[in-house]
Amino acid sequence: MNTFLTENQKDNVIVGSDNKELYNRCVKDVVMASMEGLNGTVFAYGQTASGKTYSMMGVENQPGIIPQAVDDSKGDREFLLRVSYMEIYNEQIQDLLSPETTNLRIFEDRRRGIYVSPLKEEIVTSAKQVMRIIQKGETNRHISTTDYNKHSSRSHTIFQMIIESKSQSSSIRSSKGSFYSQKGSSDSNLIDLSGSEKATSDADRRKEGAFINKSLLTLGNVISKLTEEKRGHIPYRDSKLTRILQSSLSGNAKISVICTISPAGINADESHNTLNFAKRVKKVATKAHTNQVLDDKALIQKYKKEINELKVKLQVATDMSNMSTSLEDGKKDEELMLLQQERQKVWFNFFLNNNVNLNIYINLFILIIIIYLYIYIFAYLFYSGRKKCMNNNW
Ligand SMILES: Nc1ncnc2c1ncn2[C@@H]1O[C@H](COP(=O)(O)OP(=O)(O)OP(=O)(O)O)[C@@H](O)[C@H]1O
Repeated sequence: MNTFLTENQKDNVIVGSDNKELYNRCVKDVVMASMEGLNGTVFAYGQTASGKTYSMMGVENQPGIIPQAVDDSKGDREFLLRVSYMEIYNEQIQDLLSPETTNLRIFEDRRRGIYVSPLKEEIVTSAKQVMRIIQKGETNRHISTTDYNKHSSRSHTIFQMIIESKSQSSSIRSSKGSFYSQKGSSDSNLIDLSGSEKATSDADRRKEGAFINKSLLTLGNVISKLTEEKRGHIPYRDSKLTRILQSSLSGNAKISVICTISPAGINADESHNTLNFAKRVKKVATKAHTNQVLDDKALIQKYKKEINELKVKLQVATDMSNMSTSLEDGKKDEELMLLQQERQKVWFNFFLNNNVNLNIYINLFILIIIIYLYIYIFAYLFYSGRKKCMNNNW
């Protein structure tokens, strides 16, 4: 049984639902928004054997949400659809399309947001192709027989669709006036959560159950915190599931939660818990915003325009600097002349104004000449006297 909880609770409860109706009433809007560049997340929550996998995957005559979502990727836009398929088993992420890949980790950056890497992505063009990919992935999935379900999913699976779309008629005017063709890029997460049974007879299943409970408990805590008026710390990092869903849960996505319950009386407690979860989840408000990117041609145009603008700016800056250099050169010549004049003035003033110093120099000069004359006279007298003596002896 699928329980839909959107605006009108009465309208959204369907017993023994057919998947077409489920898709149209709860998921189509999210998928359509993804085509316009909004992120979308759809997850199925509920106890084991209540129909989560049935709702997400479907069966041959009742295709589930995933094949219908891929099939619905039509409209007045061109699309490039890439898909990946992973599971979180015992808090380990595994690539269902490439089981040999190990050490998958969660990364976060400004451009891509939160993402798992290395993760194989396949480009798809049709729902049939997607189904083949999913079937391939399913063979690698952790499924076991439990007390409640012969084919119980023991892991959370995340089917990711990265949709890059281009409006065929698009050409929008940018804020600066030029025209760019517009491209939307969005991530859609279609999640089949594993159910959690309270008791099971098998030890391995109990261990899995503990991990499943932990991540579902964290999901519940995160959702509770998100509904609180004063949001404190939100424990997204307490489980791989909530970490991967962080950007969706924190607001940037359209979310649809499908709660599945069993009609059996013995499951009344679990059904009650699931309905409580649905009630809480309904209070979470999200504000998805369009992720717009410009296509390659538009980007090249944009960069060319920016380069031209920069060239003009550079030219203007160079001209300005040349002008100021020539101005500075003229100024420098002028300053040099003034400096030289100033120096001349200084020397002139030195001789004119420092009279005391000039007198000293003149006196010193006269003194040197007098000394020189004395020496000359003394030498003359000395030699002439000596000559006379020699003549007398002779
Ligand atoms: N709406 C439905 N109509 C017909 N059959 C259904 C419906 N929902 C579930 N089933 C059947 O019930 C069984 C259990 O469903 P399913 O495997 O989808 O449960 P689940 O919630 O994914 O369980 P788990 O958490 O253990 O994986 C399946 O055989 C499925 O075909």
